[in-house]
Amino acid sequence: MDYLIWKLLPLFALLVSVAAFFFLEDSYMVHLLQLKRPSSEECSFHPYRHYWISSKRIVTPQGVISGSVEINEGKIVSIVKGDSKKGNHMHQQVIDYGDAVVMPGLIDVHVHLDEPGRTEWEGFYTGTRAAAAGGVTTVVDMPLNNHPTTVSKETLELKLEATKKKLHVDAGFWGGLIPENALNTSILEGLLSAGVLGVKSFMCPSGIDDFPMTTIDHIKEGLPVLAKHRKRLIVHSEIQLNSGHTLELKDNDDPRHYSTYLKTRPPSWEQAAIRELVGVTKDTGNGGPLEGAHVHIVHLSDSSASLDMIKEAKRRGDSISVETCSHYLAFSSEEIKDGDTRFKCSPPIRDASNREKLWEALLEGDIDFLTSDHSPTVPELKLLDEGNFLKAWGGISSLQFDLPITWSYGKKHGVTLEQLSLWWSKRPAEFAGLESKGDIEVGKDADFVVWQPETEFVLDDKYPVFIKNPSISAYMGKKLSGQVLATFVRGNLVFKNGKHAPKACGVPILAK
Ligand SMILES: NC(=O)N[C@H]1NC(=O)NC1=O
Ligand SMILES: [Zn+2]
Ligand SMILES: [Zn+2]
Repeated sequence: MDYLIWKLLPLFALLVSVAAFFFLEDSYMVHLLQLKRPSSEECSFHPYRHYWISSKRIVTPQGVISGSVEINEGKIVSIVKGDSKKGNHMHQQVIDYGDAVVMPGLIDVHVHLDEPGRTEWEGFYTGTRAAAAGGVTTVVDMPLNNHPTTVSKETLELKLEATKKKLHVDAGFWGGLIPENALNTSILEGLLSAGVLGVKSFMCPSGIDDFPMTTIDHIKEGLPVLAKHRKRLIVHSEIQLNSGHTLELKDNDDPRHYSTYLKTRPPSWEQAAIRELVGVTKDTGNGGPLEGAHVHIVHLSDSSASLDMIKEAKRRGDSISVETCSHYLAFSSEEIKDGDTRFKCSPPIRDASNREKLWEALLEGDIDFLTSDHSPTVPELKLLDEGNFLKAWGGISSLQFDLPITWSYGKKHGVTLEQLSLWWSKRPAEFAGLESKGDIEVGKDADFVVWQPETEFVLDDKYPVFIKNPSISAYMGKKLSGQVLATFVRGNLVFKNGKHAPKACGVPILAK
């Protein structure tokens, strides 16, 4: 017996060393790779380019799983359910988030970052830091309220220049459709070819002098060009049905009452615009003369006839979509206090029964996705002291809170993690043509938000808010649940435990 053991010993030794070689070589190779390609420490709090994230709640297109996501060079390269062997043996490079939720980063395709020209209102630096702190990994910036507005190739170039070294998350850009470029195809073609994801127009005054409104006739001029380039038109859909609010008001209507403002911007304004738009989108269906064009209604507030017209247009096959914003789902007109102009926006926040119908439409799939319409200004223009709803700047400031708002107010509607990720990531990515984003799926960008849905917090003075002028946000003072722990943009851990990575490594996204 003893003799046999002695004889087999060299064989055992050989087997053990072969196994050890493969095991060590594997980790050694990976280590070498990582030493060769460390993540810039300035861009990311995690020093590796090849690593795993594991959690008991990872939101994938196949549902919520417990497992690990493998990331290499900013991309998702594998997703494994359960306790993966790979994950264990690579334990040094695994970030284990326990039961915190790992979801695709949010994609907010409707934000006004106001640069160049109005950095006292917001700006790329503060705006994208707020986004990162809120788990928003991509923003798409509006062509106004920056100055000059983004309505030509040249003004897009100014905007791109202004983003340099300031983007903490990735950013795409909408151009503007205004009468001047709608009636001059070469300016519009130049803007589209320069890389905007689509164009936006206003059917009522925008509040910004160098962004004039378009009528349906301007829109009809622009749509064939957009169809040719397969770019989307997104529309602020309100038509002013009187010559300004004074006609609607009586002497004793108090401008500090929210109800006074509400009277000046009735649902019929939204309905009038959408009626005209669906008159045009009928040609966008398969085989229609405007096939290739697409019309998107931004920030729908009216859940009655406006929504019915959009549903009908979708039913008959028009290329049309619609978003609503977090504030229309969170608030109702009844609760807005006299003089609290933080809540002023257009179209206005309507009553609670309208809000409940918006939730229903979202849950039914009639509303395609969500955005913030983050549209800040300086406190002086919100007229917080005077409290005059008719004169104050219209716009809600909320970018950092997209996720906790929709989660907190959605809980009573039974909103799931999968739905949140559909409304905030998958559908906005598809809509904006961001093919590499929107899902936790092999081949996509490693853009994640890691958050704890159960953690509650109050947005008080001590809470770290990164938007430029927090005092004008309608959410200050609110109790929300859903705390963002970490944010990854293309594999870079850009935000962790309340702090941002030092360097701004987001990139501008230009359409081909
Ligand atoms: N110009 C601008 O940002 N306007 C936005 N604000 C708002 O409340 N609705 C809008 O369209
Ligand atoms: Zn608008
Ligand atoms: Zn807007």
